Amino acid sequence: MSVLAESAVGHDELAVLKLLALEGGLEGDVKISCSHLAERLDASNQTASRRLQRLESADLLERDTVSDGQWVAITDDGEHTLHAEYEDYRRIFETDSQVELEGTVTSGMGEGRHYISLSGYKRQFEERLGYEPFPGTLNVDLRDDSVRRRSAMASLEPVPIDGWESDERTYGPAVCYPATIETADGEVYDGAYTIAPERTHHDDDQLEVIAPAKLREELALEDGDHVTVSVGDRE
Ligand SMILES: Cc1cc2nc3c(=O)[nH]c(=O)nc-3n(C[C@H](O)[C@H](O)[C@H](O)COP(=O)(O)O)c2cc1C
Ligand SMILES: Nc1ccn([C@@H]2O[C@H](COP(=O)(O)OP(=O)(O)O)[C@@H](O)[C@H]2O)c(=O)n1
Ligand SMILES: [Mg+2]
Repeated sequence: MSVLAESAVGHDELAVLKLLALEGGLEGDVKISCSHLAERLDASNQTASRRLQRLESADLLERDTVSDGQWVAITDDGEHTLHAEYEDYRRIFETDSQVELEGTVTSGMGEGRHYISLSGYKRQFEERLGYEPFPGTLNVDLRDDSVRRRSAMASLEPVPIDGWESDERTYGPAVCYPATIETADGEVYDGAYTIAPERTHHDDDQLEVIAPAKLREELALEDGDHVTVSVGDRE
């Protein structure tokens, strides 16, 4: 989501950042003058200059002032900020689309097997997903852009898995989304689900996938192999 709440940068500065990106500020240095910027913003030179300063202070922009203007370049943080806005708009306009996430297969902590096998969850998988999953979760280490894109999943319709309790302890809820896995060789597996347990030891850079079959065998996957996971309604 937006970083606006936690920095001194507001919507006015963000509008400037967007303008600079439209002028090529993501590809490298662009030369601008404050008067040109002021005109585009319909604001005074001082206002334009102040917004640039704030963007620079927040490390969203790098500047090099020369006699007839300045060279500016949007930093990685600046790009992330714009990208967060882009993801918000994606969620607004692409309500029923698929979300494509890319990453590499990785080994986890060997706990997925235990949780997937518990009867309190297994019952729900059979009822709500229509099958008993292979005991385990295939863990996918998401690329940075996919970690960000993951937030777009919020606009999709999840299959909820409820929390439950045994005599000894409580187990947390989880959400599942239908998913298709494609390998680098173009092998496709349809009928999987992503599963996001509310209580997990992983950060959101790790995506867990369940399926009736052992995906490592079905798709000949090993750690480090690239996969694309298309999340959302099946077409
Ligand atoms: C359906 C499901 C429910 C889970 N519920 C809990 C839970 O209640 N408490 C907890 O600490 N971890 C829970 N986990 C998370 C696991 O401990 C672990 O973080 C995650 O599944 C990754 O395991 P892996 O690295 O072995 O693949 C759950 C996992 C799954 C798949
Ligand atoms: N549908 C599935 C689920 C898990 N798996 C694999 O089965 C093994 C057991 O899953 P797990 O979640 O307990 O293990 P890790 O993900 O922690 O390595 C792992 O090697 C998973 O990658 C699979 O190939 N297909
Ligand atoms: Mg796992």
